[in-house]
Amino acid sequence: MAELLRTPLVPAAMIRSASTGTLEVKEPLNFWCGAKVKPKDVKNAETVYEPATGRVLCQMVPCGAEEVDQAIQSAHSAFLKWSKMAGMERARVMLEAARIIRERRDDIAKLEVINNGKSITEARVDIDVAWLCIEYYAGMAGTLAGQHVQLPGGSFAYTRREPLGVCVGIGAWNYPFQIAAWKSAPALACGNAMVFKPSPMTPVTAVMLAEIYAEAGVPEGLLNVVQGGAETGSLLCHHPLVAKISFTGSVPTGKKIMEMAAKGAKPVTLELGGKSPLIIFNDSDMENAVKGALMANFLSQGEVCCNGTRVFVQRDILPKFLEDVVKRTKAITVGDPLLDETRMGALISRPHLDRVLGFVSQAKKEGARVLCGGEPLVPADPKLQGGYFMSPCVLDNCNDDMTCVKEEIFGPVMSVLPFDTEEEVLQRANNTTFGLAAGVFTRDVTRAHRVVENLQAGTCFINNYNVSPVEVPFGGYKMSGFGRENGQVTIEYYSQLKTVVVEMGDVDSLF
Ligand SMILES: NC(=O)c1ccc[n+]([C@@H]2O[C@H](COP(=O)([O-])OP(=O)(O)OC[C@H]3O[C@@H](n4cnc5c(N)ncnc54)[C@H](O)[C@@H]3O)[C@@H](O)[C@H]2O)c1
Ligand SMILES: C[N+](C)(C)CCCC=O
Repeated sequence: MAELLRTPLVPAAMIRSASTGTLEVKEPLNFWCGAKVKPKDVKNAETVYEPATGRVLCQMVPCGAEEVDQAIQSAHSAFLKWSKMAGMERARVMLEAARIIRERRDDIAKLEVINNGKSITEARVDIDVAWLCIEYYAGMAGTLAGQHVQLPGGSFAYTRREPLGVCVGIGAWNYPFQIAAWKSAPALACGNAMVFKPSPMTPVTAVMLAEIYAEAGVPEGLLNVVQGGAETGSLLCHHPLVAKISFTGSVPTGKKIMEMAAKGAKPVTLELGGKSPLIIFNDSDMENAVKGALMANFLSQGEVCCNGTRVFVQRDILPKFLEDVVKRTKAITVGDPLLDETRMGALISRPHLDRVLGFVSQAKKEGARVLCGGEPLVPADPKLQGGYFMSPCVLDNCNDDMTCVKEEIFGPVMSVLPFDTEEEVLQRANNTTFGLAAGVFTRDVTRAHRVVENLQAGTCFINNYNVSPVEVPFGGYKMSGFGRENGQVTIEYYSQLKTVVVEMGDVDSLF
């Protein structure tokens, strides 16, 4: 059995005294049986970098088959205890976890920034959303109930909502802590256990979440973290004790997950990528529309699945819209993500930065005009010179056939497209294989609802964008995935319904 370590991953004092470019995480990043576990094969270690500086943050050692099995067995033992507890008891423990997260919000946010590169202002919101999500599903844990159905002759049937067992969560790197919370909270509320695999680029804060659940009093092994990339993920998906897979990531990986799940007939939730449209009509409140377009494009350096990166603007207001949007984009402070005044931090990695800049170069070649940004950015602060920064970019003169308009860029690049009529814009907005989100700005309330009715997207925003309270379901249409996270409906994705038929008379046998 591997060595278990019960000291905190990063002591609070160390986090509080850290600044950009100073922290190194040396503790093991695996977590099962209620403790951190030393990795087996350190020779396979992959270096994880701090995006704002390019410095080494830690080593991520992928888990192999034996370690994945240990984590799943540990989750299964915890499931047997947790699933027998009353929903109200589970709620109490989850509320304690939410309380601890709230109390440590600033520390967790700081580590998230150091690992992911986003601004501290945004990271604090992400951590708030995480504890709110756990609190929300804790509230639901005690309400899980079935139906009573009357049948002839006094007989009846009832349904029971039961957990699935060990669920696997696989996360992307853009919202590391929040994704782990969005998956674990409904899973645990329903009585399941979870083994979570974060992205190999952001291995750190999910371990803090596991530590917090353990401290709150869940049975040892209820939320486990295994580290690794595709190979480890594939071991998790194929493991026979795994009852469900919830995946957040790209469409190509999502398809592979579905294939693996199909082999074991396991249910999957897929939260995949997008290329969402934002439609701005000429009767919109211009200031709100411009603010909405910025919120739709530049949160988390543009590394957001549901971003509204195809901004359709009605032709007669295009000049004014462009003037205002460019002015506000140029005013975005890009730099040290741990400073309160910073509004945009660093992209996740050097290759990803190069890829995003490549999309801008390609857009120029295809005829788009760069109105601002789209350049690598080297902040004046010497410690940030190796960081992965770029200036937020607005592209004009775009058309629907350009690469920047068709493909998910996952960076701070907004493509602006003129349109003339509602019918035309709806057809163009829906002309994509993605369907994660969409937005519309207009003062005409009937048009707003008519437009969203016709948009092929799982989440639609009217007169705002990227607002995602935990009480409302989030998820995609078309290739952006299926299943939902958040909201009441997610209970259905983490539980199964048992029907019990009760005979009160004699058996009416045909034989
Ligand atoms: N819809 C949503 O809620 C949502 C949220 C965040 C990100 N995303 C999407 O995620 C993508 C960016 O994230 P990414 O680059 O981490 O995505 P990715 O698909 O490369 O990786 C996602 C996760 O899958 C794992 N993985 C990769 N190959 C695997 C395999 N064969 N088997 C099992 N696991 C495997 C990775 O290690 C990682 O943990 C974007 O497309 C973005 O739109 C979607
Ligand atoms: C919280 N947001 C901004 C809606 C993002 C959800 C997760 C997508 O990447």
